[in-house]
Amino acid sequence: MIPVALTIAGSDSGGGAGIQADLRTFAFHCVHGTSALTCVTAQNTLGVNRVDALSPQAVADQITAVAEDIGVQATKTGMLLNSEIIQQVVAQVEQWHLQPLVVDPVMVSRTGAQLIDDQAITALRETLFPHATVITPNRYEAEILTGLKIQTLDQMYTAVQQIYDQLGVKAVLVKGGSLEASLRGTDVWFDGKQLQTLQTEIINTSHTHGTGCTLSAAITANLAKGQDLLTAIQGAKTYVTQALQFSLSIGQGQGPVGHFFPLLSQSQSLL
Ligand SMILES: Nc1ncnc2c1ncn2[C@@H]1O[C@H](COP(=O)(O)OP(=O)(O)OP(=O)(O)O)[C@@H](O)[C@H]1O
Ligand SMILES: Cc1ncc(COP(=O)(O)O)c(N)n1
Repeated sequence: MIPVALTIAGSDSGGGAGIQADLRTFAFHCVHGTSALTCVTAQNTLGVNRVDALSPQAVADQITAVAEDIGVQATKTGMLLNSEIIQQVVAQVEQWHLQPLVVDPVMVSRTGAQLIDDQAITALRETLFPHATVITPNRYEAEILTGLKIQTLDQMYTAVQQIYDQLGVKAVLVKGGSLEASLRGTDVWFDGKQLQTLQTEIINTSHTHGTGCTLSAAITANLAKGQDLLTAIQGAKTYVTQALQFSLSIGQGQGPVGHFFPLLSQSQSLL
């Protein structure tokens, strides 16, 4: 039977991040992708122009529809927008035992724009994080969660341990994509026992929109297939690096990664 993964996240009209990135990533990993939409963004490679929330009940009903009929092997959350939606998501996670659960605590985009309100940040910390198998903050999100400034590898080590110690999560991956050039591609992982640096080749591109969504979706797909967490993360990092190598130069700003890179390289070589 094909594994099934669920993403609970927002829509990116530009097709680079959010639900669109998640479903493409699930498909690449031969996992059937299901979704519960939380909000619709009017967004392109230059930024987010508008956000419309779905009602919390609409989010809950989408999750119920998927869980009661199809069943889910692994779930991820992305942009949850507000505390009312988060409250419903937590209730659904509990009701349907949505485990393993990858929480990408989408708060600030890589460009530095805040994507959810302050109440929602508190709700994430206090109610959703305790259910997470792993949380995957980027540098800015780790700064919000710790109150620390993060610029160096040592500061990433401090942050990942502080998040683990203070927020009651099972495992944390702090991502380095928005650090200075020599640290892009370097993430730091802690699960209370092992502190690990996960490093891949640094890809020199400005088209990085959606890397965080893609990474957490790939981790979720690998977990849906039954991999252990660290193997799932390592495989997901390799996928993101490959997708970055074929990132798309579209729009006037930051283009998305090439989720379907084997097809891209094939079509390019046919030209
Ligand atoms: N230039 C790069 N080369 C290699 N890996 C990268 C590069 N940029 C980001 N990554 C990797 O991509 C993954 C996502 O990290 P990043 O810090 O970009 O997340 P994010 O800010 O949440 O992403 P986004 O908000 O753009 O969706 C991490 O594993 C990171 O190491
Ligand atoms: C709907 C949605 N979800 C997540 C992100 C974060 O991704 P990024 O930091 O690349 O903008 C986003 N921009 N939009």
